[in-house]
Amino acid sequence: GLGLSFTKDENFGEWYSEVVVNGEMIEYYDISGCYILRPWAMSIWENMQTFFDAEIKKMKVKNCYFPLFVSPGVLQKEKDHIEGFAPEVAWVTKSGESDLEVPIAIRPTSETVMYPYYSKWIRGHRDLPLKLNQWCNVVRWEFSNPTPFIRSREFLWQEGHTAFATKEEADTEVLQILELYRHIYEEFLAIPVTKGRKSELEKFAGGLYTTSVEAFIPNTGRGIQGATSHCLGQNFAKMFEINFENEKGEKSMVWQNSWAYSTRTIGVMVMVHGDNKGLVLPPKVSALQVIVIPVPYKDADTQGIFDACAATVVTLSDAGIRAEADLRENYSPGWKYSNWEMKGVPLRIEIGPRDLANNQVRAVRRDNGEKTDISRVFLVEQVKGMLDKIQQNLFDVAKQKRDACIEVVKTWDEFVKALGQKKLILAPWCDEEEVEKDVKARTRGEMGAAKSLCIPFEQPELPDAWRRLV
Ligand SMILES: O=C1CCCN[C@@H]1CCCn1cnc2cc(F)c(F)cc2c1=O
Ligand SMILES: [Mg+2]
Repeated sequence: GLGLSFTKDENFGEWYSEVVVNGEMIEYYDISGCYILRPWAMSIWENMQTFFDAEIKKMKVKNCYFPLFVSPGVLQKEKDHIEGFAPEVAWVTKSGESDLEVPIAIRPTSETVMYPYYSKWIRGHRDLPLKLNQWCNVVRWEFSNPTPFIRSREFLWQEGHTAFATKEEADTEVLQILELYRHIYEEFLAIPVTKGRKSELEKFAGGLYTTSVEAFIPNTGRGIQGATSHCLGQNFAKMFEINFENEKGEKSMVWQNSWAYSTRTIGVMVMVHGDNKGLVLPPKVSALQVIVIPVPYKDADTQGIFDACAATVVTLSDAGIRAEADLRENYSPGWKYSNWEMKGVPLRIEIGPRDLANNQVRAVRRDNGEKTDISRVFLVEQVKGMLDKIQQNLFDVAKQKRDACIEVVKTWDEFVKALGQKKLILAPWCDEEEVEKDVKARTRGEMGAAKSLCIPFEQPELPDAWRRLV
């Protein structure tokens, strides 16, 4: 039948796989770790892209496109940057029947593809700042359990790569981009995130420091990295000799950033908002915000009802609301309700004989099931109001759930206990790599070792006692 065979709280993994397929976002593919993104998912990616692309263009970032293929010499330019990742790199070794002289790598990220050309293009300070971005796919041949959107061997992302004359400019941009990632998660996907700096162990090894927005999946009790914005310092400038002559004619290396978010955003949104009836889409990103469904009754003016549905779609669409009517004759209203609930359409509008007679429509919210009769006279403003309330409610519920899972701890015993309770832990932190490795080792268990997410920029007040201690 139409319903899901797994519930979110009892079989989260199976529920997730089923809901992305039944919601028509994903089709499984015959190569493990690869998935088909159907229009219902692609439209969400495009809605976010439209916002983000416009915002980076305001920051004078230009889009470009570099090749998918990386020559081996360049990819392995810097041992410590690549060694940990080597097993994930996919290689082309043949064309047709014949072996390639030299195997060619498929980009897992584009630093080594782009930076030799940054070195060539950047000569004087007038060539700075150089700010390029590309919307593309990347391939990482991961082996841990593949999950649609969250961990796939190929995914879509944007990767920004910028170069500045001064560290101050780079530091400023890192945080401007991080704010855009917060905006994507909190204002579009209705998901609360924490901005912070990655620990020395978790940061991008090739960089100077990494900032990130961290989300939380209540069902697994685990945090998840939402997006990253790195300051690379001058590390890659040194590696790839990206220098410029400053005003005084001195040769100096550029300061660089790189930043990305990916289709993982869609998976996080499904995991946080979905329920046992299927997807629940935030109105800001959903391809369809309102579905209008006729509820004919015997011979009571069926044509009038269909016409009212079509007219409702026109009125809403003219007001910029993404609305459609499901006028299919071979499906019952009940079947349609379940179908569009599975796809997570935020608002359903039903029009039956009574509604027609009273010049009203019945609106039903997908997030909390609330039903409201709306006079057609106030249709647009009432529907807009309901969509805004749905957007806000999705965020508020997700934030309340996440905050309920945050535990502030002061001792190791409290830490271990909270970990066992699948909590998001806020603890004092020394940020020494050895300590982090030790915490990982001591918490390795069936729950999976503790992993540091970030050092939040917003810190709670330290009690006076600690201040003295510190
Ligand atoms: O995270 C970003 C933002 C966009 C540009 N790249 C940075 C760092 C990516 C870190 N990273 C992440 N994963 C990788 C996987 C690989 F197979 C590989 F060869 C290299 C990498 C790798 O460098
Ligand atoms: Mg990885």
